[in-house]
Amino acid sequence: MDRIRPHRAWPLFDTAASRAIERASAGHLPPHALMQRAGLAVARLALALAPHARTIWLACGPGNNGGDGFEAAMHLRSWGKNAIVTWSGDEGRLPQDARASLQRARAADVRVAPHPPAEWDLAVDAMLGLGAARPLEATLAQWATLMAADARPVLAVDLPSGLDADTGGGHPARASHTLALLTLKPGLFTAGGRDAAGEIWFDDLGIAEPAARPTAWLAGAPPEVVRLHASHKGSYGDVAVVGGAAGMGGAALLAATAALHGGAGRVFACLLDPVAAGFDSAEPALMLRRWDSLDLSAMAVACGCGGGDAVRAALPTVLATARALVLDADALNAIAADTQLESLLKARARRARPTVLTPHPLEAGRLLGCTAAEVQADRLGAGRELVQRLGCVVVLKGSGTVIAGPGRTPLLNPTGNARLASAGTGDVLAGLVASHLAAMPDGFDAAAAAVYEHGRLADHWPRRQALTASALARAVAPERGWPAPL
Ligand SMILES: NC(=O)C1=CN([C@@H]2O[C@H](COP(=O)(O)OP(=O)(O)OC[C@H]3O[C@@H](n4cnc5c(N)ncnc54)[C@H](O)[C@@H]3O)[C@@H](O)[C@H]2O)[C@@H](O)CC1
Ligand SMILES: [K+]
Repeated sequence: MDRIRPHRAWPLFDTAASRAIERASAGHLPPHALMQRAGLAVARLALALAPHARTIWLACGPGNNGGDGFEAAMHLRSWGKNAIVTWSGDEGRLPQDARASLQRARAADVRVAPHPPAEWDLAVDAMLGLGAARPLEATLAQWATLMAADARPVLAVDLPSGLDADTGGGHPARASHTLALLTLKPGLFTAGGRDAAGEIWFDDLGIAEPAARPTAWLAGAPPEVVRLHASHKGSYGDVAVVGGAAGMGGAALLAATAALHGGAGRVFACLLDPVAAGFDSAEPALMLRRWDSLDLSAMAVACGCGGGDAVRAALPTVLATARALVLDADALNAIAADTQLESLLKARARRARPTVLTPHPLEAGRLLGCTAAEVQADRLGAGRELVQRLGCVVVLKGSGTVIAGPGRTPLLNPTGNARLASAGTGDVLAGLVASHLAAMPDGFDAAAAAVYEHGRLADHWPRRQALTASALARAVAPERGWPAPL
């Protein structure tokens, strides 16, 4: 059993893949073995989480998730705990594995109580897992409400009940801990999944080599960068930030600052405000230039970043010439509204010029012609769809940022938290992606490294210190990524 922490990469399997793995694995094992292993794993984690618990309430549902609960109750009882099972199901309609577990539990003297206990030290949510098909109703909904109203820990079996395993959608029960069984599901790590699941644990039930391809990966930490002594600023590439229309110069300067701190050799801030100052006293290493005075074909360009409507005029040239490109905010909105710009964007893929889009769900919706809610309902699907339509690497921001790219299995980023929900942090990310792109040929790897680092900084941010975009931009350091080619 492993606790999932954000440094190691893990394969993620959606419902169809998880079911295929379950079928293939069960074929090689004695009957009901997987559920028995699942129940033992749940009982062990319950004991580890609440070693002094006297009463453990196990709320069991009508399918095999409930079966895991029956198995766990049997072990907890045999270890001296007051294991109280409540069950909402129909014995005649129980799947075979769960029925066998119910019979084993009864034989071990586990009784099904008519009501939840008045008090408990730990609750186990074994109501619904992969088979959740609609919002929790009636008894299950009441139990979920009771658990949520209590401050004591809730251990969800496989998934918080009601969570969509593939998308992180649905109206899930809340858990403080979730033990994923056999496979880790993508829905645990994106959209509503992270808030519903709490701390995530994983037990592979002894199936170390799953018989299916991962649907996605939970990203691991990029390697630490070792800068060669005999390197120079030319080794780390040039970044140009094009943005900062009148009144929004800060956005472009934030991106440029992040690119500089992220390790780019030289950074040019190209403000679109015609009366912008020619010098940034807070960051004198930034060079303020006009975008049309630079040779963008040798640079990684971050475009958008407070560019407002003014960015439209620059986009045809930027799209046609930038060696590598990050498109954010206003640049994405301009492309969504202009088919000619969209054609220029698609042409970049044919010329093998790395391009990374960094939309939030609303911007992604504009590009796809749908609402932000529709994007959120299937974030991995939306990421894949954008890649297919535009041929770019896509960073779909939000809880569990999706990184998708042509020919690559998508990643879900494990770092970051709601402290990043403040103005300008997206500009910092765009600049950071550009700094990685300046030194690294692969847009997908550059985006993944930058997103991981951006979130990691927020995860380690001092508690009593405000996380502002300007402080974040300066906290960036060129620690992780891939070594620059010399
Ligand atoms: N069969 C096996 O060998 C294994 C099964 N496992 C467990 O089995 C789970 C999957 O089992 P199932 O496919 O039976 O699915 P579930 O246990 O999630 O439940 C499906 C049942 O719940 C009903 N249902 C769906 N939504 C409902 C709602 N909102 N309110 C009330 N009832 C609802 C369905 O009609 C169906 O009867 C996994 O998540 C995992 O916990 C694990 O033990 C691994 C091994
Ligand atoms: K559950």
